[in-house]
This record gives sequence, C-alpha cells and structure tokens, in this order.
Amino acid sequence: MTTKRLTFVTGNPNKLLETKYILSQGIPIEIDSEDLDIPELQGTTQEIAKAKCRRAAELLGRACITEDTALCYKALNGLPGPYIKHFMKNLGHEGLNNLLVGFQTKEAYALCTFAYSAGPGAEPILFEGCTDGSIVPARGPGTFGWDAIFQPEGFDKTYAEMSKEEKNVISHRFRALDKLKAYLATLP
Ligand SMILES: O=P(O)(O)OP(=O)(O)OP(=O)(O)OC[C@H]1O[C@@H](n2cnc3c(O)ncnc32)[C@H](O)[C@@H]1O
Ligand SMILES: [Mg+2]
Repeated sequence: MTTKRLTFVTGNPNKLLETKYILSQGIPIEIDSEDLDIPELQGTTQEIAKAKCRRAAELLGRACITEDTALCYKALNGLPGPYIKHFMKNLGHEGLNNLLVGFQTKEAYALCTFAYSAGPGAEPILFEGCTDGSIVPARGPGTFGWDAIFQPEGFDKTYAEMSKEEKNVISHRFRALDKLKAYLATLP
C-alpha cells in the first residue's frame, strides 16, 4: 500500500501527537497539520463535527480530517459534552468534579468524533469512538485537558496516570481512529 498523506486541522498539539502515534501503528499514512481558526457551532456533537470539517476543507482547499472531543456526564444527560473546553477553562479540574456534588453517579464517557472530508463541498463522514469511565479528583500530570480527572472503567488509573501505550489502546480517540483507519484503507 502506498503512503497516504492527510492534513489534520487542529490547534491542539496533544491531539495531534496521539493521532500520529495511533495511526502510525496501523496503515502507512503521513499526517501533517494546520491550525486554522474555525468557529465551532452549538448543537449535537455530530452537527458540530460536520460543520467544522466542512469549513476546514473549504479553507484548506483539499481533503482533511478534524476532530472533536466531548466529555459527557451521565448525571447531566451528556453535558458538558462538546462544550467541555469552556467548562475546563473556566472551572478547572476541581470545578469539573464539583459539578457532580449531590449526584449519586460520577459516571461519564469520553466521546471522540473524527470527521473526514474529501475536499471542498464534500459532505464530511464521521467516525465516533467512546470510552466509559468516571470523574474522579485529579491524579497524574495535568498535561492534557481533563486526562487527570477521567478514570476509564475497569482501570485504577486516570488517563493522566497511564503511559501513552496504555491510554492509546483504550481511549475514545483510539476507538474513533480504528474506524477512520478502516475507511481510509478503502480509499484509492
Ligand atoms: O483545534 P481543535 O482540534 O478543536 O482542538 P481543541 O483543543 O479546541 O479541542 P476541542 O474543541 O475538541 O475541545 C475538547 C477539549 O477537551 C480536551 N481534550 C481533548 N481530548 C482529550 C483527551 O484525550 N484527554 C483530555 N482532554 C482532552 C481538549 O484539550 C479541549 O479542552
Ligand atoms: Mg476546538
């Protein structure tokens, strides 16, 4: 198989690192990146993901992928969901825990939505990956978003306490990329 090239439109260096690492384990593909300023709409995770990718492909003038990550609390019917970036920025790890004071369940799921557009005007295709877990007081390095407060189900470590080899085989991002990889392998 010849090496494919694809542009990942993102401003998040940690997403880019994980995505390159995960994809390098699978198909021959080279990922470059562009940090374009694209407004993120309000709506469902699917609507937000499609609109962002559509716009990214228009600005870029060629095929690209984009990614949106949501952190969904069961007690809050899925919120903060796609708005987690703003919650994280304003409330921090402690505030994100405090949102659940008074609720029995601390369960949450991390949802990753990759979108692929074949180019300007081409409708984006979505690839979703989900990992169940719970919200816990922060443990581990605070390097990447809310990694320190998310403990995946069946593990006694938070994402932040895991090595990249551990996180990247069970994460929401890994699961979404598994589907994207399978799709990319069918493209000429
Ligand atoms: O340019 P884009 O790709 O949009 O990058 P972003 O940082 O704006 O990302 P999102 O809009 O998808 O917002 C998701 C938020 O969740 C954080 N995040 C994403 N993936 C994560 C992961 O695997 N672990 C912890 N935090 C994560 C990320 O830092 C943001 O604060
Ligand atoms: Mg963003």
